[in-house]
Amino acid sequence: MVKVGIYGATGYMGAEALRILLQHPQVEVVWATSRDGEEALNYHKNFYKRGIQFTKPEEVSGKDCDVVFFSTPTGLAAEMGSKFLHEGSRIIDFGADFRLKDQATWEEVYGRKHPNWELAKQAVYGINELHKEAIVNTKVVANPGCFSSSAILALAPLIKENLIDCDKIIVDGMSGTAGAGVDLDFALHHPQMHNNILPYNVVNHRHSYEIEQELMGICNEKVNINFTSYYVPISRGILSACHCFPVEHVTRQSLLELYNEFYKDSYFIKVIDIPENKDCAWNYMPYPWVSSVVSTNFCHIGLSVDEKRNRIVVFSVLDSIGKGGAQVGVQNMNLIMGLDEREGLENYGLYPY
Ligand SMILES: NC(=O)C1=CN([C@@H]2O[C@H](COP(=O)(O)OP(=O)(O)OC[C@H]3O[C@@H](n4cnc5c(N)ncnc54)[C@H](OP(=O)(O)O)[C@@H]3O)[C@@H](O)[C@H]2O)C=CC1
Ligand SMILES: CC(=O)N[C@@H](CCC(=O)OP(=O)(O)O)C(=O)O
Repeated sequence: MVKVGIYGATGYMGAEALRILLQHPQVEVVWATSRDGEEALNYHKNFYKRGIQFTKPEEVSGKDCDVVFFSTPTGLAAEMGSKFLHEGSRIIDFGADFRLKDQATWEEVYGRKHPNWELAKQAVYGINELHKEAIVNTKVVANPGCFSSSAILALAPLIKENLIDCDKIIVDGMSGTAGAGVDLDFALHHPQMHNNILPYNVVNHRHSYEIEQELMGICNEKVNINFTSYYVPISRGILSACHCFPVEHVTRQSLLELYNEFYKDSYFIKVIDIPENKDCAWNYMPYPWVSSVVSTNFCHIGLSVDEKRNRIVVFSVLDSIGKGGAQVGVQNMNLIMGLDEREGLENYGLYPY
């Protein structure tokens, strides 16, 4: 059995990691922390009468674990990670401590000095569709941001084949409010948000840097991501609409073939290749729906091409705390521990959601 600890289990990502790992056939959850050391049901009603007790952070050790998940605000994994590594565990950080490869950029984006850059240098960026081999061999995984996963997976095949103008890529990321974590913010209060759509962090979102870094790693040239984020009145889930401009003639069919080939070994990526029906006024079936991936580790990708105006639009949907968060962390754990990457993650989405 793989022994795991979850550092920061009272939040949304911690709760999701706990839910998935408690059902994982090859995993024993050795500890999960909250600073008050209370019973889990005080936070998560889905664990009612399951006898799950949180442990205080100062009482846990990496000696008991093969893997420790950090499900804490950015900064803590960098401060605490070395302790767990020295005690013999690997670490997977759900936060942003280890995602960027350049220290000066990290410090500019996060507005503080990095607590442990030596540790950050050991980390592999946890998009397993791009970095599987490196993940298998690392002790430190930087789990990607939720918008980043969605945009990188949507754009990687086009970038790899040099099919688009890398200077002009527009990504609109629409997210449910669980992406903001458990703490309440004025804009996320139910009366503000339940019947609303609102843009936030409209330029220079911190995920732009991760997306650019990873896409530049594929094509070795400058990539500009013009990213804008929106809250939409759902709980879990993200839809990224990525608009790009082809540098040679492409068709929807040629791109679907490219995407199917690119992701042929990636079980959790499903390319929606349903034919478009030009006679249908409401032609929505050929494109991915957020509801299909909520609660899962799947990412669905679909696309269309406006051949008249020379535009490609790629849609990618995932659950911000599933494939965009805790579940992809479990997929990375499976890889590190030599398990089948699908183990514990095979659930279908909800229908209806
Ligand atoms: N929500 C999402 O969709 C995504 C989130 N992420 C990232 O994952 C991480 C967790 O996110 P999320 O669950 O949403 O956040 P939440 O705010 O919901 O939860 C934060 C957790 O961190 C714990 N914590 C906070 N400060 C400390 C501390 N000083 N010492 C120990 N524990 C502490 C809290 O525990 P306590 O009860 O003890 O306060 C709580 O369990 C963040 O870095 C976030 O940016 C990444 C991808 C997607
Ligand atoms: C909907 C929402 O608020 N999303 C968060 C990103 C969630 C995430 O991935 O956060 P980290 O990069 O901090 O890990 C945001 O836009 O800031």
